[in-house]
Amino acid sequence: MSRHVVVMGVSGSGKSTIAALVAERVGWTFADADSFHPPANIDKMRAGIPLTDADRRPWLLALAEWMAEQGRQGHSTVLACSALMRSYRDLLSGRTEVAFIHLHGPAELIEARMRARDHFMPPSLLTSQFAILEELQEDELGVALDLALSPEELVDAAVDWMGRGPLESCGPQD
Ligand SMILES: Nc1ncnc2c1ncn2[C@@H]1O[C@H](COP(=O)(O)OP(=O)(O)OP(=O)(O)O)[C@@H](O)[C@H]1O
Ligand SMILES: O=C(O)[C@H](O)[C@@H](O)[C@H](O)[C@H](O)CO
Repeated sequence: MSRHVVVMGVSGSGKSTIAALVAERVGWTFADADSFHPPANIDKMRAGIPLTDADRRPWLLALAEWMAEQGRQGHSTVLACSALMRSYRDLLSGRTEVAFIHLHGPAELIEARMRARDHFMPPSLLTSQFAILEELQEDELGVALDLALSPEELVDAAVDWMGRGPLESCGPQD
């Protein structure tokens, strides 16, 4: 059976970095949700304008369909996607079961990392990301990890969590 993990968090929290490393470690298919945004969404963010629910909805539905389609082909996936609100996560898990790994940490550290990289997402949008962020709730399948850890430590912790409980026996596809 295929399994699906979303590495979530605000912009600059390390989703793309950690999700790609986790996917490589377990041999699952990786995607970055940024590459599913229509150009209008990217233009908006580049201009420093936060996306709205209406901007995000078709994007989230396309991501849910991508995971379901990968699953139908027998592939497990690791997706880097902000998934900031509970309602967004519910859309993502509407087609297939999804587990969430939240990269969690202070705005100051994230902002410093954002300033040090070259990316369309301006650090000025970080406040709007934190404003709508909803932590994982008790009835959601997920875990929060401290993004201050090194990438290696985060990948170890993520894979360790994935190997326990509902995602056990994660590993390369047969
Ligand atoms: N654990 C870490 N320790 C130190 N630096 C990190 C860590 N994780 C990511 N970084 C660095 O922080 C920056 C932000 O990481 P990354 O681009 O992966 O975040 P993101 O959440 O995918 O951002 P966005 O959603 O805006 O695309 C990058 O320059 C990356 O190299
Ligand atoms: O929901 C959102 O506002 C978006 O997903 C953003 O978080 C960006 O796509 C990403 O974080 C920037 O690269």
